[in-house]
Amino acid sequence: MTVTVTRTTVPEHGIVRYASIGGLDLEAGGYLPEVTLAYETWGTLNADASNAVLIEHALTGSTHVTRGDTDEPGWWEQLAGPGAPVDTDRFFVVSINIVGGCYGSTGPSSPAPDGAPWGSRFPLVTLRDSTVAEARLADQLGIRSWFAVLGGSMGGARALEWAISFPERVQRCGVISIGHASTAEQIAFAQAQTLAIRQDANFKGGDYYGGPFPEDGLALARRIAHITYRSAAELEGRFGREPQAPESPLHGGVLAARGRYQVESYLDHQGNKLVRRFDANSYIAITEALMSHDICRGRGPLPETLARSGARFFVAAVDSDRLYFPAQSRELAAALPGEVDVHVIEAPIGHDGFLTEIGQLGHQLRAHLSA
Ligand SMILES: CC(=O)SCCNC(=O)CCNC(=O)[C@H](O)C(C)(C)COP(=O)(O)OP(=O)(O)OC[C@H]1O[C@@H](n2cnc3c(N)ncnc32)[C@H](O)[C@@H]1OP(=O)(O)O
Ligand SMILES: N[C@@H](CCO)C(=O)O
Repeated sequence: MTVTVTRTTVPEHGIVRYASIGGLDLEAGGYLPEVTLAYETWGTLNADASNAVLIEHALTGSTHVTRGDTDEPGWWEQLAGPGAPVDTDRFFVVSINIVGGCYGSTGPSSPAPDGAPWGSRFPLVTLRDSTVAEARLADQLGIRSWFAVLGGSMGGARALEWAISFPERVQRCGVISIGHASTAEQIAFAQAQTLAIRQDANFKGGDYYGGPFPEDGLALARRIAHITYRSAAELEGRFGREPQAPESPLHGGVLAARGRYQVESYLDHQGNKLVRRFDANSYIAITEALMSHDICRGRGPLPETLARSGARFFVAAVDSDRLYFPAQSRELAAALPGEVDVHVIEAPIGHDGFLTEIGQLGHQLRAHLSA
């Protein structure tokens, strides 16, 4: 059966590459045959393959870290590029779309062996599984050991998992805006998001491809998430109690459409923006992968688990982050062997500061990569 798969949002800037890495036995017991990984590269791998840097994207990011040969800006545009802190004149930079995603790697909207989209049949893929898949791609690229693996938020969790799963393959590890495991509160916020999608009438248990898309559920999930990505102070300073003119939140009611506050309009916009670029099943798959983040699972106490890695660690946190508290980064740093500082990004924005405060982060990261 041939099915037109909708809502794959593979970037169209033309430099994404695809690698078949074979079948993947999954930690939770499932199996994915014929996994494809989408990836981008910048710079040149040197003769002894000693200059490779892996940048891992966060929850809704893609492989497109920086523009390179295209006009399309990336999500860490000022952090990676020629002369940037992750200098593509010096490093061969790689970014890989996570398994389960919708930016080119095998995910729920990809065809299963029967030709129909995986949909509800897509198995649980943990961050650890993704790391195993990425190691196979590294083998194909001829990269035995990364000079550095780094990322923020879920990207930081992926980087940390790399350093522990493959200690001999990671020389430096940048763990930004994330702790060593998803906490109860982070899992709780995540569950509210996945339920918002599952309870959309269009979700159909995950088998909605070819029919109406569960837009309302995905947009609601993004609203919940986005509140956690920003600080109370940022929302207050930006929107306060202002109405979204010409609407008035004090008119209307339960039956008549009520006007919105500016912050409501802003969250509506953020929700709708994600609906245009992300698959709902992928959102669930990746969110649940992030829930699984726990480098100690099956390995032992935190210090012993971290001691598996001989990497030099770079740990950073945004001071106003109310989702991944700086205290969780400090706990990670304190459990690492040796003296590891937590680089604090000072910004009122909240968690998203790891994407927006590139000046501070870049300055600190450049020093780490040069040492
Ligand atoms: C192909 C791809 O897209 S790849 C994936 C790209 N994305 C990623 O990698 C994920 C990481 N990036 C992000 O999460 C975000 O881009 C961030 C955090 C870096 C920045 O977030 P932004 O939404 O751009 O920032 P900000 O909070 O300032 O919001 C600005 C938007 O809110 C809108 N807005 C502001 N006030 C209001 C309001 N009162 N009512 C409605 N909309 C509003 C602005 O018009 C603007 O809209 P636009 O983004 O459509 O231009
Ligand atoms: N805004 C980011 C934050 C996730 O940590 C994203 O959408 O990926």
